[in-house]
Amino acid sequence: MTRSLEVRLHEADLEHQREDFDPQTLDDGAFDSEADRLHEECGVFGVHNHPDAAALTALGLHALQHRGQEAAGIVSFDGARFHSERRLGLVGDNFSKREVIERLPGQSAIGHTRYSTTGGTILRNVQPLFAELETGGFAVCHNGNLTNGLTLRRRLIADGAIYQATSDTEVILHLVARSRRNRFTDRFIDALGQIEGGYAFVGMTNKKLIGARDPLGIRPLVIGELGGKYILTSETCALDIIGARFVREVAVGEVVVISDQGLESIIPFPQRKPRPCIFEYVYFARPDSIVDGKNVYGLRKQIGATLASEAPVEADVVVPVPDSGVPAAIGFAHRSGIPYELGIIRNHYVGRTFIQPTQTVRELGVRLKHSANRAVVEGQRIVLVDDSIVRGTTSRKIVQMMRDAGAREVHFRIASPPIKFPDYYGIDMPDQDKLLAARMSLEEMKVYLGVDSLAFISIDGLYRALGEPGRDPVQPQFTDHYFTGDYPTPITDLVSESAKQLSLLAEAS
Ligand SMILES: O=P(O)(O)OC[C@H]1O[C@H](OP(=O)(O)OP(=O)(O)O)[C@H](O)[C@@H]1O
Ligand SMILES: NC(=O)CC[C@H](N)C(=O)O
Ligand SMILES: [Mg+2]
Repeated sequence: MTRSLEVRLHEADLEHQREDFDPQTLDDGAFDSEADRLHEECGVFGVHNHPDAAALTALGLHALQHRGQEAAGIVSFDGARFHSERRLGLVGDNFSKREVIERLPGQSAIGHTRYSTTGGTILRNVQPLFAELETGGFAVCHNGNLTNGLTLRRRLIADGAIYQATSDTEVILHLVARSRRNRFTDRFIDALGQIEGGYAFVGMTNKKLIGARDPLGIRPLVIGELGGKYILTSETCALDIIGARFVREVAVGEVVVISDQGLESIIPFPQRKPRPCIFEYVYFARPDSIVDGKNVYGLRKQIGATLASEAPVEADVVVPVPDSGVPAAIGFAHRSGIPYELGIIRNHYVGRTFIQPTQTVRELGVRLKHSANRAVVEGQRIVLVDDSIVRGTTSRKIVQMMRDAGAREVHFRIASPPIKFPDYYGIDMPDQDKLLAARMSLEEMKVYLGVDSLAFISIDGLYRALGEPGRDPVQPQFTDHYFTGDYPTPITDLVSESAKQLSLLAEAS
C-alpha cells in the first residue's frame, strides 16, 4: 500500500539523517525519529509589500514553531530576484541573526515551519519550495498532506517531470508548470483542481502573494493586515506577535490573490460545507489563537468541563499533563470542584518533540520532559487530564511517575475520543497497528496504562463542547476520521498499487 511506501521513504530519509546525527541537536528537539505520539503539522506565513518582509516572516514563524520543529525556511523577493534560506532545526536557532535576515531582502516574503508527513527530514524537502516557471519564479509553502500526491507524482515523472524533493508538496510546482493556461492564477487553480487531501498553501510570485485553502477547510489559513499590508498565515498567534490585525479566515476552497491592486477572492470550485480538522481545537492550534471565531483556550476548557460531567470521579486533585493537557484540566477542575494543582512539572528546554534514537533514550525521553511534583501527588487520589492518547508511550510513563511519587489512586481522563484511525491530511500519526485505542479495548488500555480508572470524552460531548448540538452523522461539522474512520476525501494513494520507489538518490541534505 502507498501508505507503507510513504513510511518507507520517510524512514529511508531519516536513516540518512541519522548517519549525520549530531548529539548537539539532541537539545533542540529538532528531530523525532519515532512516531510515538501525535506530531505537529506545518505553519505557513506570507507578507506582501512590507519593507521588513523577511523579519516579519521570521517572527511569524517563531509564533508558529509549535506546528513544526524539524525545519524552517523563508523565501523573499526583492523586485528582481528571489532569495531563499532553508534550514533544518528551529526558527530561533536559524532566523534570529541579522545576517540571515539581510540575506533575504525585498518587500515580499513567505515562510514555513515543517513537521514532515510525506518525505523525510532532509534539506531538499524543507519549504518554501521554489521553481522557475514560464511565468517567472514561484515559491510555495504547504500545511497539509495530499492524498493523491504520490499517484500524481508517478504520472508526472512518467511524463518527464524532474522531481527534486520527496515531499508531496512539490507536485504543485509541476502541475502549475505544466498547466496550459496563460495567467499564473489560472495555472495555480488548474493545479488545485487536480489535487486531493488537506492543504493551506501560501505562494509567492514576482507580483503576488497567493493563498489557498482546501475545499473542506481541513487545514486553517487566516488573513491579517499590518499598516495596510496583507498577511496570510496558519494561525492568529502569528499575527499577534507582530501586532497585525486579524481580518478574516480564508474561506473553505477559497483562493486569495494579494497584489499591489489589493486582495482578490476567487472561489474556483463548487462550494462545500466546511469540515475543519477537529484536532486543531483539541491539540494543534496555540491556545491563544482564534480558530473559526473561537478562542482555542476557552474551547479546550469547555472540553475539559464536558469531560468532567461525562466521566466524574472522586479525587483530591486534578493534575494536567503539560503542556497540551493544561486547558482541559483547568476546565475539568472548574466543573468538578476538585482543586487544580501542577503535579507534573515540564522542562521547557526540551523541544515539543524529542529525538529518541535508541530504546534507552526513548525510555528516558519522557523523564527529561516531565517530572513529578511529589509535594502535590504524594498520598493523593489524582485525576490526570491529557488531550489525547496516541501510542500510549508517554501516558504509561507518566502514570508510573505518579505512582512512584506516591499517588494513592490515578484516574486518567482524556479530552478527545479514542484515536483509532490514522490521519492522511497533515498530522503525522503512527500506522493503525501502533494506535493504542485501535489495538485495545477500554479495559485493556486501563490495565496497560496502570490506572484505577480511564475515560475518554464522547464524540458528541466533544462536538457539544465546540458549540454544536452533537455530531451530525449525515454531514459531520468537522473532519474527525481519527475517531470515527470517516475520511472526508478519497485516499487515492492508499489504494494505488503501482511504483515501489520514489527516490533513488541517497543523500542527507
Ligand atoms: O500516546 P502517548 O505516547 O501517550 O502520547 C500522548 C501525548 O503526546 C502529545 O503530547 P506531546 O508530548 O507530544 O506534546 P505537548 O508537550 O505539546 O503536550 C499528546 O498531547 C499527549 O500528551
Ligand atoms: N505537516 C505538514 O503540514 C507537512 C506538509 C508537507 N506534507 C510536508 O511533508 O512537507
Ligand atoms: Mg501532550
